[in-house]
Formats: sequence, structure tokens, C-alpha cells
Amino acid sequence: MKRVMSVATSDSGAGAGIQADLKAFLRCGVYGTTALVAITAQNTVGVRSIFPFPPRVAVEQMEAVAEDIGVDAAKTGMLFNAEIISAVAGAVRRLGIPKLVVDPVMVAESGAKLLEDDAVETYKRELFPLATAITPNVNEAFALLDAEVDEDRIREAARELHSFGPRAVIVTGGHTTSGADILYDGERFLEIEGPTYDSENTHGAGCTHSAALASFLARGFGLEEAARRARLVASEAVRHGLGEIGSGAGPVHALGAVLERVGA
Ligand SMILES: Nc1ncnc2c1ncn2[C@@H]1O[C@H](COP(=O)(O)OP(=O)(O)OP(=O)(O)O)[C@@H](O)[C@H]1O
Ligand SMILES: Cc1ncc(COP(=O)(O)O)c(N)n1
Repeated sequence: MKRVMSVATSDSGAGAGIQADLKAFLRCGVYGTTALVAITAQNTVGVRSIFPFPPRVAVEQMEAVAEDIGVDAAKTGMLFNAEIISAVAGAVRRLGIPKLVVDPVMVAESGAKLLEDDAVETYKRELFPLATAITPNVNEAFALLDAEVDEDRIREAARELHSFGPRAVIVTGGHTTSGADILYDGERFLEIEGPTYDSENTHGAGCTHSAALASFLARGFGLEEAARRARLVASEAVRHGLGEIGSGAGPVHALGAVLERVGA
């Protein structure tokens, strides 16, 4: 079984963050491990508090997992501050993690800020160059470039983000009119299309997508096929989103389609 590590933050409501990643790993047939960098007191309505760990807490977890279990691929989610991003980048390099998906989480579905302002530069300078793919949503793509969101300029934004060194950029389409994810690999653009559901229960869609992408890369699929499968897993999870859980945007349900198939 392939081994995929999530380097991310806990969401106590378990819709997003590390908890969403583990559900996505299970859905995608890989063995998931975790390195927690922070804890949020969070529910479907909002984020009440953020408690970051000292950077070495993340590094020690990454080392412990790598030295015994191994890491075929990793994803990063909410990393919160520049010190943590820098420490994680150092560990990815030292441990020789072969495939890395970087989901530059900046703002929660509920509106809370999940990244300190001065951390954007550290992402671009230290972590993006190590990434197989970065997966900003459309708002994050423009925020990383300190630009206004403009749906007609997603391709330009992807090209500019590619110049920071990731092998590919996937701008996810959950908040765009077309709903397609846009993949740019430095040579060509691909529209990763799929069903789009009219649902409010999308808390954790981005985490599910990046965890699924890392899983399919670990399993040996090429970037395009992995991106198509990740889009499908994320959209299925949205389709089965749990409106009855909490009073805000309901959590996605990564295993919903699988449970439906087995009649559970
Ligand atoms: N309503 C939807 N129907 C189908 N697929 C969706 C929908 N919303 C999001 N997705 C898919 O989920 C993945 C994550 O996309 P999105 O752009 O919403 O990321 P995000 O904003 O980081 O997610 P979130 O902040 O909700 O965790 C993408 O593959 C996207 O296409
Ligand atoms: C710990 C953690 N990680 C990521 C997100 C982003 O997910 P969303 O945009 O769906 O709120 C979150 N809210 N909390």
C-alpha cells in the first residue's frame, strides 16, 4: 500500500484539515499518515482559535514517519505561518519526499484567515519550488500574486505562479462559473472538467482534492490522470456533502459514493 502524509492542521469539526485528508486517503486506497502543525477550535460556522505548534513539532513527526513507515507522497494544507512553512520545506528536502502537493490554504470557507500575511513570500520562495503541484483555489491564486480576482485571467495567474518553481499549478474551480480546475504544467493548459453540484456543503472540498491528488500521484498515475481523479473524488464528496452536520456549510463526505455503492 502506498503511504501518503498530510502535513496540515486539525479542524475540530472534522470537515476540513487533517481529518478531511485522512478520509480522502482512505477513499483513494492509500495509507495516510499525519504531521500536525497547528490545532483549530473550529466548527461549520467558524474558526474560534488557532494554536500553532513550534515548527520542530511538525519536523519531528515528519522524520518519525519517514524513518519507519516511509512517504511515497505528501500534501501540505494549512501551515499558518512563515516559520512552519520554512521548517516543513527543510524537512521535505532533507527527507527527499518524492512527490509533494502544496495546497496554499489562506482563508476558511467560513471566512476566517488561516495564513499570516507575511507567510506568502515564504510559500513562494521555499515551498513552491519543491512542489509537484500547487492547488490554490481561484481566490488564493490571485491573493498569492497580490492581485484582484479576475476569472478571465486565471491562465495568466497560473502561469505567473508556475514561475515560482512548482512542476504544475492547478487552480481549482469550486468558486468559478465554469467549475473546471485549470492545470498548467509549464507547457500547456488543461481544463479538468467534471460534474458541478449546486451545494452549500463544500467545507473541506479543497483539502479532499489535494489529499486525493497526492494519493493518485503516490499510486503512480501521471499528473493529468491524477488531477482528473482528484477532481472526481472532490466532486463526489461535495455531492454527498452532509447538510445535516452543523448549521454552517456542511462537511463534504469523501466516502459517500463508496458507501452508496455497497448499500451502506
Ligand atoms: N459544487 C461543486 N461541485 C463539484 N465539484 C466541486 C464543487 N465545489 C468544489 N468542487 C471541486 O472540489 C475541489 C476543490 O475546489 P475549490 O475550488 O472549492 O477548493 P477550495 O476553495 O480550496 O475548497 P474549500 O475551501 O471548500 O476546502 C475542486 O476539484 C473542485 O472542482
Ligand atoms: C484546519 C483547516 N484546514 C483547512 C481549512 C480550509 O477548508 P475550507 O475552506 O473548506 O474551510 C480549514 N477550514 N481548516
